[in-house]
Amino acid sequence: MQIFNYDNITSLPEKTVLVLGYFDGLHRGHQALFEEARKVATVLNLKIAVLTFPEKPTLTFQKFEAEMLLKLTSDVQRERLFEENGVDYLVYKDFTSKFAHQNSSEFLSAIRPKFKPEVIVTGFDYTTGSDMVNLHSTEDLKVINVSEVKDREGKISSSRIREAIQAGNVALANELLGYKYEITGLVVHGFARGRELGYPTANLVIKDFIHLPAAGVYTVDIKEEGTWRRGFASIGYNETFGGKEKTIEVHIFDFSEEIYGESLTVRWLDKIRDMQKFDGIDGLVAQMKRDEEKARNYLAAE
Ligand SMILES: Cc1cc2nc3c(=O)[nH]c(=O)nc-3n(C[C@H](O)[C@H](O)[C@H](O)COP(=O)(O)O)c2cc1C
Ligand SMILES: Nc1ncnc2c1ncn2[C@@H]1O[C@H](COP(=O)(O)OP(=O)(O)O)[C@@H](O)[C@H]1O
Repeated sequence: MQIFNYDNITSLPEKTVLVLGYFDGLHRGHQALFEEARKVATVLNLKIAVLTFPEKPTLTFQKFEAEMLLKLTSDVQRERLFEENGVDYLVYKDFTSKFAHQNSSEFLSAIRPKFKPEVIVTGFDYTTGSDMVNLHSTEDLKVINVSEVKDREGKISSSRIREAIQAGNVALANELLGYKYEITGLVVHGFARGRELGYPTANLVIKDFIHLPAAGVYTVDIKEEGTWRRGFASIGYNETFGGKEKTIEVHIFDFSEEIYGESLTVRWLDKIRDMQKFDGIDGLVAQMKRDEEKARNYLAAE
């Protein structure tokens, strides 16, 4: 996959099938667009290009709130997901006021020389330009509107996934995403209490603007230096110890190494319980033993 900046390209190397959208999370609904694009690309011998934005277009239209910067993937993971979905050319454009003010025909005139699209693929409800037009095929440009992917509850969408994560329902989020929700963090020093509990925990600092699951205890898989291992995680205030700051901590089973300064990737498999305030260490440790059993026995449905 080659990565370009929209403003720097006059034309991509080869003719394309162009996929349009922001694609927060690249979930099963988004994946359907890329499946369609791959079919078209194979038949017509085209490259797959995506025009997307580093940040959510809503930032350009609405009063700023820090929440708006939060995403379902890190930038690095998003690029990897585009690649896994078969994208050859990933093109970023800052979603600026000037860009947004183009109407759909100005937009098409701007993108056609750059992308040389033979086909455009969009979602059924995707609109383009300040006139918010739902693109349709013309004589010289085919447009495919991919219909919505649904489950029992309705349309699969980034907002449903965000809600599931914020409610701690990571299992549902994973089902809708079509892969396991993951967050990468840097291991820093905490209060060095974990080892006394018999469960040393790597305290993670998250540098990406990414949605955190709700406070609670979770079964997780953790990638440490390239190897995936089972563990459990807590997100919350460690109320038993009067914790004032929200921490994200993971304990890796059957593992004992100093790992400060490493980046760990955590896959959130299932929630075990809410965080609790215990009267003392014994109660917490007894509960963590029960949590451990659940986490070890959890079989991730692939
Ligand atoms: C699986 C798991 C479950 C936890 N559950 C709780 C809890 O219910 N209540 C709580 O106060 N702390 C809980 N903790 C957090 C511990 O209080 C924390 O790991 C311990 O204080 C060590 O902190 P440190 O890494 O800063 O030394 C949990 C930690 C893990 C890994
Ligand atoms: N099984 C394990 N899971 C996570 N971290 C471990 C494990 N074994 C050893 N460690 C190390 O121990 C540290 C955590 O110990 P802990 O007493 O909780 O101290 P801290 O408060 O600094 O996190 C981790 O950052 C890591 O370097």
